[in-house]
Amino acid sequence: MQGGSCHRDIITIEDVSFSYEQKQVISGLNVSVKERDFVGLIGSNGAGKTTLLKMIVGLLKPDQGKISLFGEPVSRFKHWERIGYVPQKNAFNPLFPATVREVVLSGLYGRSKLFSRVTKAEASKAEDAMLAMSIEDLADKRIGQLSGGQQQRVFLAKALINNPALLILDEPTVGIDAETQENFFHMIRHMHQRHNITFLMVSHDMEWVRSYLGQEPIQMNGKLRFYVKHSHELENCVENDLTHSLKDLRKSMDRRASFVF
Ligand SMILES: Nc1ncnc2c1ncn2[C@@H]1O[C@H](COP(=O)(O)OP(=O)(O)OP(=O)(O)O)[C@@H](O)[C@H]1O
Repeated sequence: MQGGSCHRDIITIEDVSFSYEQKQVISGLNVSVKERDFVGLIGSNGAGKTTLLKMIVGLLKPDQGKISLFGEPVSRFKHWERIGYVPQKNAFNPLFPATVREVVLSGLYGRSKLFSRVTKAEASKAEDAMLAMSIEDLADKRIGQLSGGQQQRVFLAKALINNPALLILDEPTVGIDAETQENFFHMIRHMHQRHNITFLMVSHDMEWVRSYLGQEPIQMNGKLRFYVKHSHELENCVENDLTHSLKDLRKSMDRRASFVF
């Protein structure tokens, strides 16, 4: 959403409209998200936030207009491993049979492909992602038996397993207690500033959005409001000390977040 020639377009939304049957939800939306932006998407219930995210990740098709990811139209985009998507929280049946490790591993594969055998390299990626989210001790637990905050970290680990360049989060802190929320926000702020990740996050937490992304939205469309922060000065295109590896995420976070979270 900001200028600067060295910052690639990560998401480009051009004149996009969407309706469910007769009901128009999004109309004539134009937004661009640049590399290393943190975009907070705010809007009242039913404003179309989830609908927009679903169009961005190719689960819904706009009636009109065009959405591109990394410069490629969504319909032709193939590098889904570059995108981590955490959908709105679902209540888990406590009897759901998958373990934490299996849920995290499923982030390695496309939308439909199921895995049968896990290679060493894949297992090691899952371990790194679980370590990064401090859930390695939960690896063999059933996902349905975890608390809401723990489940949320599992879904983040799943979204992070491919070391994505873009993380899309749909109300990630709903149903999580205040302390866990605070630690979660601390962690994603760290990831934004140190790990070269672009964020698009739907949130109802106005206080956090305003404190990190600024008081005023950079763009509005209908009931949707976009708050944006870039992680560094636009003219400073090269930062050599960014941590890129998932393995380093937990190490590089300060003590507060790694121990309380
Ligand atoms: N599958 C569907 N069929 C028909 N209408 C739908 C469908 N999904 C969503 N809607 C409607 O479209 C509108 C936008 O829904 P959406 O879920 O995108 O809103 P939202 O901004 O994410 O809301 P919330 O904050 O409640 O999650 C709502 O009025 C919703 O009822």
